[in-house]
Order: sequence, then structure tokens, then C-alpha cells
Amino acid sequence: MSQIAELSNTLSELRTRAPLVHNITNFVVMNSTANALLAIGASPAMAHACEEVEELASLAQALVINLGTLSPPWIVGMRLAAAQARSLGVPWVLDPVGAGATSLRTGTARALLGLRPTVLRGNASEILALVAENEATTRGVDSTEASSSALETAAALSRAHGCVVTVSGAVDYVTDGEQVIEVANGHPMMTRVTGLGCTASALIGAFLAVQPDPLRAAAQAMAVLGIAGEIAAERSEGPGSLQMHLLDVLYRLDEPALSRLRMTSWRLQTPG
Ligand SMILES: Nc1ncnc2c1ncn2[C@@H]1O[C@H](COP(=O)(O)OP(=O)(O)OP(=O)(O)O)[C@@H](O)[C@H]1O
Ligand SMILES: Cc1ncsc1CCO
Ligand SMILES: [Mg+2]
Repeated sequence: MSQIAELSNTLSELRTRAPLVHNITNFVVMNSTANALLAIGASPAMAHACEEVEELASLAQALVINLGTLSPPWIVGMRLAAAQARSLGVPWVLDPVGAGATSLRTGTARALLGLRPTVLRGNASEILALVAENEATTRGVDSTEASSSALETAAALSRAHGCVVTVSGAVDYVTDGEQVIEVANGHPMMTRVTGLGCTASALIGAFLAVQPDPLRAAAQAMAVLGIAGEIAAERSEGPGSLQMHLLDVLYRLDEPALSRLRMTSWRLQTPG
């Protein structure tokens, strides 16, 4: 089956099953992420109270944990939810927002990585910070590095933690430590809207709920966001209308739109 047909099938499955995606995410993107999940056909729930996250994680078909506006009480809930998801076999995504900018973020991201996310997704600076000795690699929440510079680190993290790792940027790389899927869709204007990386992570959650292969699920989610961002940017005068058009395009995404897919895959030379 062609990559476009596979993507189209996963998308139909998502729209039919409308999976519940539990998000512990940040105040900046709670609204835009919930709307993106609804537009693509999933059912979002945003909840972070320690008293309910385990219950919700067990009802959900996927969990997304995002460190965007981190504070200590939330970390307790994140750990409970991640452990519950892991023990019930619910796929979960870690978005280490701002790892490398502060020690709270880097330390929390590393600790959550130990709870074995199904997919880790960050920009290059964040992914590099998860293994860097020198922690000051991230400028706030935006990357200072091209995604390709973090590919080797992503593959090493993937092998060390048994998770799929996605590095986003102008080109997105998705790896399980052996294979790499590269997605070249997207538009530079997307960096001028806050939280489209967070949206990417949430969409990965939705795709994991219906696509059992996490490498494919993550790559397909990145492709959908990149394609939708591209089409939306072409219709927009700037970031304000991009945000609005993105939701409309995600909602209407069809086969002609999916034919913009720019996905290639290859095998890494693994050490040893
Ligand atoms: N220079 C670019 N050209 C084309 N597309 C891009 C570019 N930069 C980012 N994108 C698109 O935006 C998506 C979000 O990735 P990005 O790396 O900007 O996330 P992020 O830094 O985590 O963002 P945030 O923290 O604001 O959520 C990418 O998957 C890609 O589709
Ligand atoms: C701008 C910003 N600050 C904390 S989270 C967030 C959203 C993008 O990651
Ligand atoms: Mg981010």
C-alpha cells in the first residue's frame, strides 16, 4: 500500500473511532491543542489534578504529557498518569518542553523518560538537552538547532529507552533507533504560532490510539500537521489567520491534500 493510502486509512480510522486523548498540558496551548484534536476527529480531555489523572489515564486510548508550564504539583500527577498508562498498556507521549532551559524541566523530562513513553517528541534543542552534560542548550521553548543535528541523539535515546523519538523542525525525523522516517512537510510560518510542536505531540497521541505501530503513528501525525500547516499558511496573511486556517484544514483533510506527503524512510547504521 502506498504511504498516502496508509495515511488516509489511519486518518479514517481516527475519525471513525474518535479516541479519547488525555492531555496533561500547558496553559498556553490547552485550548489550541484541544481544538486541533477535535478538528482531526479525536476526543480531547485536559486534566492534571493528581486526584484524577490515574482514573482518566485508564479511560483514555492515549495520554500526552507536556512540560510547558511545569510546576511541582503537576509533576506528581504526570508521574502517576505515566505509570498508570504504562501499566495498562495505554500508549503515551512525552513532550519535554523547554528541556535544557532550566534544571526543573531537564530533570523532570529525564525522570519521565524513565517511565518509558511510547513516543518522545521535542525540538532539536530539547532532545539534545536530554543527554547533554551542559544543560544550557535551549532558548526558552524554541530550538536553537536544526532537527538534523539531534538525529543521532534521538536514535541513541530511542535505543536506550525503548521508545520512538521524534525531532521536529523544518524536517521532522522519527526513529525507533534502527529506522528513520523523515517528513519534509510544513511551512516556516508555523514557527510564528505558539505551540504547534505541542499540537504535534497531541496529534501523535491521537494517532497512537488507532495505529499500533508507534513509528508509523508518529510519522503520520507529523505528516498530517505538516501538510495542514502548509495548506493553511498558503491561505494566511500571517500567524493569526494561520492558526484559524489550520483547524479548518485539519477538519477537511482529504486524499488530494494528503498527496502533498513528503515522507522518506531509511535504515540507520547502528553501532556495533
Ligand atoms: N522551518 C520550518 N519549515 C517548515 N515547517 C516547520 C519549520 N519549523 C517548524 N515547522 C513545522 O512545525 C512543526 C512544529 O515543530 P517545532 O519544531 O516548531 O515545535 P516546537 O519547537 O516544539 O514548538 P512549540 O514549543 O511552540 O510547541 C513541525 O513538525 C513542522 O511541521
Ligand atoms: C510559549 C510557551 N511557554 C511555555 S509553554 C509554551 C508553548 C509552546 O511550547
Ligand atoms: Mg515544543
